[in-house]
Order: sequence, then C-alpha cells, then structure tokens
Amino acid sequence: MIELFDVTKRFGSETAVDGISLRVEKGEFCALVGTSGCGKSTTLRMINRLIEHSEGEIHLEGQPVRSFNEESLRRRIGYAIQNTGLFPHWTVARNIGLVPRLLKWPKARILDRVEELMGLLGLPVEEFSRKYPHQLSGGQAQRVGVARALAADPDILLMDEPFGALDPITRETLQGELRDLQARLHKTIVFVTHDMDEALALADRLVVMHQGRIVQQGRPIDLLRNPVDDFVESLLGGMDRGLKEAALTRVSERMMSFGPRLLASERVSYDASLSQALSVMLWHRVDRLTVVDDEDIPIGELSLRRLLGARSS
Ligand SMILES: Nc1ncnc2c1ncn2[C@@H]1O[C@H](COP(=O)(O)OP(=O)(O)OP(=O)(O)O)[C@@H](O)[C@H]1O
Repeated sequence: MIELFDVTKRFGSETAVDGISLRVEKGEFCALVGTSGCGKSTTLRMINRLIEHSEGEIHLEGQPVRSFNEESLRRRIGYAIQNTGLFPHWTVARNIGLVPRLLKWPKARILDRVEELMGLLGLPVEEFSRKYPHQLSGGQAQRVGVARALAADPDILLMDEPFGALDPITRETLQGELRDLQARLHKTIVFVTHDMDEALALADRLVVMHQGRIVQQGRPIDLLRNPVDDFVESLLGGMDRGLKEAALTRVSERMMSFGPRLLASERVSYDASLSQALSVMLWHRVDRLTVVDDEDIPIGELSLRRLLGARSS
C-alpha cells in the first residue's frame, strides 16, 4: 500500500506538487492523468525517492518512505519510463539483471530470473538475450524496460508513460499484456499517462491532477459519469464520454439471456465492450445482436435498447 499525506514538492520558488493526499491499495492499478506540467512525474518520483518531497509524509506499507534505505527501495519498487532508460552498451540480459546485480544476488539466480522474465514478457531468450538496445524495436525495448522493472520481484511498480513512444497497435498489445501481468502478479501499480483511453482501460483508480493538486479521484466509470467540473469533463473526453463509458462496460452486463427466439444475424462476444457491440450494430445496420460465449455458442441477445440502458428489450 502507498499513502501520500498532504505532500508538497517545491523546486525553488515553484510549487510542482501542492498538498496532495492519495492512497493506493495493495494490488491496485492507479493511473495519474492531467495536463502537461501538472506534477504527475514528480509525484511518481517522490514515491521511490528519486525526488525528495518538501512537506508531508509518504508511506509504504505504513512506514515512512524516508525510513527505507536505498537497497530496500530498489527491492520493493520497480520503475519503468518512456524511453526505457536502457544502458546502450549492455545486452538485453544484462539490462534486465541490473537491480538483482545491484542487490548482489548470486549469478545463477540472476540468470534464472532474467530468463524467467524474458519468457513472461514474450522475448525469446535465444533471440534477444545477447542483443543490444539499438537492435530492438520500440515495443521490444519497452518490454525489456518492463522486465527490468520487475526483475527483483518488487511489490510496487511505478510506470511513467512506459508506452508513450509506441504506435497504437503495439501500445494496445502491451497494455493488454500489462493487464494480464497485473492479474497474475497482483503488483501495486502507479502509472502516469497522457492517453486517457489507456488510463481508462487499465486503471482501477483514476487520479486527475491539475496545477499540482488532485482535482478528482475514483473509479474510472464514476469519474466519467460524475466529473466534478468542466476541466475533468473535458480531460475525460467531453462529448465522447458516452463512448468511453461504453468501452468500460461488457456486453454480459446488458444482454438478455436466451428464451426461445430467432437468432439475430450478427454476433458479438459476451466479453466485448458495449462500444464494440455498438460498432457492430452500426456497421451492419442492425439493432440486435446474438451474444456468444468463448466457444461461439449463442447464450443471449443484446438489443440496441438494452445497450442504451433500457430495462426491457
Ligand atoms: N528538477 C526540476 N527542477 C525544477 N522544476 C522541475 C523539476 N522537475 C519538474 N519541475 C517542474 O515541476 C512541474 C511539474 O513537473 P512534472 O514533470 O511533474 O509534470 P508532469 O505532469 O509529469 O508533466 P508532463 O506530462 O509534461 O511530463 C513543472 O512545472 C516542471 O517544470
């Protein structure tokens, strides 16, 4: 668990972070969003003490972060950043093993861990372990960055725009993989991003910052439905909020289980989002879809009325 109590950071006369309080539960995925310069990266870096806070308290598992020495912070907190920060003259394997080496793990254990992580991040050992960062694509380099952040099996992962420089398809793939990793490894993640769709898709808790302060935080769906002011509303997509909300709702939440009836001509998975279902309806000019399970077996129906939230079909 990470807790910030009334934390302020000043750089000279400038206040970058202004009295913020935040609690990220164990295993929670928290996304920090806001306009450029609002203090997101500074907040992240105060958690692992790359930047020292000026006022307030930051706690990890109930202990002040200042009471941890450098080694135990390295062990507990992984850090991944946009341009990966990989050492250009080190191989992929050596880059991933950085923190375990600093922690003086035995060589064989480091090797095992590096290979395990390369497997986890979809980087075949034979192909990649001896490559250098300049021989990697952007997406591969980001995977190495995430593997390195996970190397010492930290409870906490801090990620600053880790997929920022990637094309939309690679980015979406890595987002999906991060979501799967999170589901399997239950890390506590604080994630900074400029991309609202990325934040909405990944976060359990969304934290909106503006000029060094937190203006609203909560579940993405709650912020979409009840933004506190015009700033939050426009940051969350203004008129597109309805589509963003539909992207967060599964077909299974709105479908009608089958009674005996005619199948609709077009199908959609129970696990698709309402925005995907709406897209299928628009594309095929139909107002009802057959809902299918993972084996493509019909299990229900979604009508446009139900998609829009009406109770009867
Ligand atoms: N080391 C520093 N020295 C002086 N000022 C700094 C330093 N780091 C950040 N700042 C200032 O603090 C404010 C917050 O910066 P920060 O990088 O945290 O914002 P951000 O929300 O992450 O922005 P972006 O989305 O553009 O990365 C900015 O005004 C920035 O200029």
